[in-house]
Amino acid sequence: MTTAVPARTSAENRRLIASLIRDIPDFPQQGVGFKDITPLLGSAEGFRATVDELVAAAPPAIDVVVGMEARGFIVGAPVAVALGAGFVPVRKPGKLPAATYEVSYDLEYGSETLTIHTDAIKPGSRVLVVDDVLATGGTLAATAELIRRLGAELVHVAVVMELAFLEPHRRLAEAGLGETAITALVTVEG
Ligand SMILES: O=P(O)(O)OC[C@H]1O[C@H](OP(=O)(O)OP(=O)(O)O)[C@H](O)[C@@H]1O
Ligand SMILES: Nc1ncnc2[nH]cnc12
Repeated sequence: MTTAVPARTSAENRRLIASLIRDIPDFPQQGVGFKDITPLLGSAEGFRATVDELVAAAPPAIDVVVGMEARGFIVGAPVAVALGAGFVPVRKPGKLPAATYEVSYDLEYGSETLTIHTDAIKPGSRVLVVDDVLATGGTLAATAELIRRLGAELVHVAVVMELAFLEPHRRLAEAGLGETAITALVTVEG
């Protein structure tokens, strides 16, 4: 006989998720408190809860999930499958084989360039962006610019963890993304 395991509530899922993300001081450089999601990914229950909560955050009729290299691939791809949407990778330079658009930006520990195939998303498509961490907002702002260049519509952003003390919303507002709907499963205030 199998015993039914009661489903966790969303609040319980989010507490589980928060408990499985660890803080690594001074990585990758002095002064940065790195939020390591590998224990979360390594937990069957935790990873399941993460995907369930990100999927629940999505508005209806998403055509495409965009995930940013590399951790955005891990959390974005299963969300795309669950939503019945396609998955489009935003990659670091020199990785995508066909014609690309590129945007450069600064992040908490350095600067980076992101690229997308120029034909990756049909104009007018409804896009959900999924990533693990929203920190300064630089990666998200660059990704939003790439989606805009393709003529697609960024309808929602879902991240596992927001580092509110880095004030990503201020940077996103400066980038014209103040009205963009964002769900963070876990928010770190300080
Ligand atoms: O809001 P921001 O300040 O831009 O930072 C958030 C980004 O930083 C991390 O990616 P990273 O560039 O370190 O790449 P990785 O996923 O390959 O580790 C993280 O996965 C986010 O994409
Ligand atoms: N503190 C941090 N931890 C994990 N990923 C990050 N991306 C940018 N800042 C980060």
